[in-house]
Amino acid sequence: MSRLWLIVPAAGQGRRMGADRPKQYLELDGRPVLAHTLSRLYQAFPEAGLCLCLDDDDRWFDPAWVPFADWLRSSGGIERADTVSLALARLGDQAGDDDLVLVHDVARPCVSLDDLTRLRAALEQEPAGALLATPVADTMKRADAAGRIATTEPRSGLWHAQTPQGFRVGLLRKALEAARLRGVTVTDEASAVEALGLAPRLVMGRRDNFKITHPEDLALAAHVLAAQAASSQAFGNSIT
Ligand SMILES: Nc1ccn([C@@H]2O[C@H](COP(=O)(O)OP(=O)(O)OP(=O)(O)O)[C@@H](O)[C@H]2O)c(=O)n1
Ligand SMILES: C[C@](O)(CO)[C@H](O)COP(=O)(O)O
Repeated sequence: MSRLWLIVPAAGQGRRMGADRPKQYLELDGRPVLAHTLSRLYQAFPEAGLCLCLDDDDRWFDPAWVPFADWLRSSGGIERADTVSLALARLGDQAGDDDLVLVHDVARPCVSLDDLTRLRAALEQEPAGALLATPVADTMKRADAAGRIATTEPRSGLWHAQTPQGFRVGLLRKALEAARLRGVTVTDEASAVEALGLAPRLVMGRRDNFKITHPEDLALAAHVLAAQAASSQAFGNSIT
């Protein structure tokens, strides 16, 4: 039976957030963002093995925030894709080609249990992998160099890619290595797999699984967590 692995890239610097520390260590409802994200993953997949990717110079991390029994730490790379490649290398032979791996940004603490469960179920059926995503809701403009509208892009068929993004370990290794050899920087795992000519499955996710990126996103995440907790208590559903 194939095993489930979780890779959580948490080696970013949070430059767009502009805080006094990387955004994964900013406080959200009394705990760091990183602790929330790992809790959500653990609630959905307590049996999984975790590879947590941290900058070698990280001075904020506390292992008490990791609820998983089976976990290891790996280093950060220059780009996010390098970080994920280092994690796959760190897992080594423990992770077989047919094992499943979900890669989830540490900066997405609001991911719901329901989305995580549905994604894993979809992944079991999808040789090309699967990722949470939401259809684009706004009209899309392409800017020119002067900050004016160059064109309005048709939004039909456009989706926002979220995480987790899940694949068989062997496929993700092959895809990221191929991207590296081509010298292409991919901003998500699915792009690397697409470049092999495969078509990962888009799994409709909740829009509140956003990536904390800019300063105003932290307050938004706090509101989302509170609303999810209230809805969970009121309706007995599995948001948190
Ligand atoms: N070299 C990198 C770059 C990013 N990440 C992680 O990838 C996720 C998504 O990246 P992003 O939102 O861009 O985070 P930062 O790189 O921290 O932010 P910024 O780009 O604003 O500096 C985050 O969980 C981040 O910690 C990583 O592990 N290694
Ligand atoms: C992986 C990702 O979160 C999917 O939307 C996104 O591509 C990360 O992008 P960033 O450039 O690291 O912010």
